[in-house]
Amino acid sequence: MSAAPFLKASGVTKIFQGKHGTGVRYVDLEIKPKQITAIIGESGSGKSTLLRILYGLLSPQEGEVTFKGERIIGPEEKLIPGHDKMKMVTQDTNDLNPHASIWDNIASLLPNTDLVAKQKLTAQAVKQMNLMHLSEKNVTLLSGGEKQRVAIARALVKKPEVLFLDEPFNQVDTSFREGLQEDIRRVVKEEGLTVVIVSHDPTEVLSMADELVVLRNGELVETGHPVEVYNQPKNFYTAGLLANCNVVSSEQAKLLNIRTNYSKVVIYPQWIKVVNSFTPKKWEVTDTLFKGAFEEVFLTQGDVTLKMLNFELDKYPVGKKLNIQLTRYLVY
Ligand SMILES: Nc1ncnc2c1ncn2[C@@H]1O[C@H](COP(=O)(O)OP(=O)(O)OP(=O)(O)O)[C@@H](O)[C@H]1O
Repeated sequence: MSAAPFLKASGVTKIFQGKHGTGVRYVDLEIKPKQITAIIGESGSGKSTLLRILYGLLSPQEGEVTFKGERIIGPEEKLIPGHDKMKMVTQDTNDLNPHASIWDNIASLLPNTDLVAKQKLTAQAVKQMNLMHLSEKNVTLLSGGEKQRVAIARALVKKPEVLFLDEPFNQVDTSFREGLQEDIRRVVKEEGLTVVIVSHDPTEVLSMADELVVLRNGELVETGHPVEVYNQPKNFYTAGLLANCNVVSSEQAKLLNIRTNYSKVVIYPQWIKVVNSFTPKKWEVTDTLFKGAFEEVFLTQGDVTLKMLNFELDKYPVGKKLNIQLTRYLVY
């Protein structure tokens, strides 16, 4: 007999009363163990609602969530909501004790029945979140990013099987984000932890996640490995979410020698290449935006403007005329 799925949502529906009947609708989803699943979608698409249902903080009106074959019990049936083998960390770090050190903030979650184990587990969580040099510091002296690390260490010290992260990087400076993402990935690898993360910025989880789950208006629209979902999104919505893409109509696409019966053509900026050819140069550089390592070059022909990436800065000044070729495009 095959083992029960690790964490599974079947037909999960939770509609909040309101003008638009928002929430999540008929979500079928299997979270695979020992990897990172990222739930993405535009604001209000139901990401946090789905996360709260998976954890047992909210009960679905229809459908159910099972963890290793057992139904997750909602807040109506459980005194302390949330599954015992799971932990959730949000961007809110207010539950840290401002009068205690980092070490004590983490250790205080463990019982005093086995002090040796308490010491060992606390040291491990401190190390996992790279807080060794700060462990005696008072929490009030920490930056937003460091507080977030403490919040995650407090979850890890209880050795959960699943860690839910709701927008964990919101308070974290961009420069610290990558370090924190790397540390979370390392814990997943070393400990076999399962992480489900919600992010409003899909580009931030592209490198971190093993699986993407895309929500739109409370419905699951697609799932898959980030590389696959990014390169071949099934939906126009997903393409817009993941890539800062160019969208042209099928009529406008004729300027690019594309003939299609689909209504929209999507072109990622990196799929546009400048070519040397003897045909008249029809695309004019109308703007450039400096982005550090590269620039965005805006090319215009008639009523169509396309954004292209350029890594050789200043090569294409405003007013220059070019010929371009597409390496790929998508149609919807
Ligand atoms: N407790 C609630 N009562 C009423 N409506 C709610 C409640 N919680 C969420 N909603 C509504 O359900 C929809 C989905 O909310 P949710 O917070 O899950 O979206 P989200 O994708 O996480 O959004 P964001 O990225 O902005 O946090 C929203 O329209 C929200 O206003």
